[in-house]
Amino acid sequence: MTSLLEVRNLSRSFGGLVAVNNVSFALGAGQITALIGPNGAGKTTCFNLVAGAMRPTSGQVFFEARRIENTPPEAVCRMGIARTFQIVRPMRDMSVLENAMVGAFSWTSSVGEARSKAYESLESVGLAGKANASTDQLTLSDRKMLETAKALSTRPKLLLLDEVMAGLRPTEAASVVRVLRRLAETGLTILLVEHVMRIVMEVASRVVVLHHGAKIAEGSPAEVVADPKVLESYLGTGFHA
Ligand SMILES: Nc1ncnc2c1ncn2[C@@H]1O[C@H](COP(=O)(O)OP(=O)(O)OP(=O)(O)O)[C@@H](O)[C@H]1O
Repeated sequence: MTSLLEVRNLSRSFGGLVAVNNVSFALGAGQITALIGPNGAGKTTCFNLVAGAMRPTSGQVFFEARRIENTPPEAVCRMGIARTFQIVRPMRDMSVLENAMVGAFSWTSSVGEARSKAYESLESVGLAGKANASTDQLTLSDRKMLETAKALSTRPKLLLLDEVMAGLRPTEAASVVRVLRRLAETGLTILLVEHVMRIVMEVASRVVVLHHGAKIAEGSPAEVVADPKVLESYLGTGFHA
């Protein structure tokens, strides 16, 4: 398997706290991988390190075999890594389409090109019908999909999704799962942080489990939920897949 992204022995400390501790994993192109673990396990810090928002204390991040751990976030974005944030904040004085266009300005200064890419991104997340709506009219699920569309407008090869399904109703989450599957089928690689194990099992082909900053397990969803370390530290011994 050729890896699109590889993190090698990645660590990040905040004072005396080791938030990410010697973590290594690799993502194959077109795969959906879930990064899971209890609150404070280091998942968002991992995202920040991959996206260039934070520098590691030690370790390396390779994207398409190039070292990127000291690359600024704008340059990481131009290379093909886009992310969404846990808290979604669309720009309220702009339409849904205009919000989605923002991502495209990372690679073009043409308004026409940005608009056309933004439409395509909105279509792929099921929001094209609301392109001219105001963001105030959007549900939480729509706002999360708009955040995803904005990230897609940057033309990423790797999409980092931070809790994109948190707070959604089961039907909304199921529709997001379908969107993510379709995106992966087009060749997009996805790394997502997700707490609901049922969704992880449905959408991800690989799972990386963090606990106190360290990787404690990695494998298929079925392997991971059967791992005693994962049951003990995260899922609880009463968990049944
Ligand atoms: N900028 C920071 N300064 C100091 N400590 C931080 C900083 N960012 C994260 N931490 C700490 O690092 C640890 C890992 O945090 P992180 O947000 O990466 O965990 P997480 O797995 O994403 O948690 P959650 O599921 O709650 O979002 C936590 O103890 C957190 O308090």
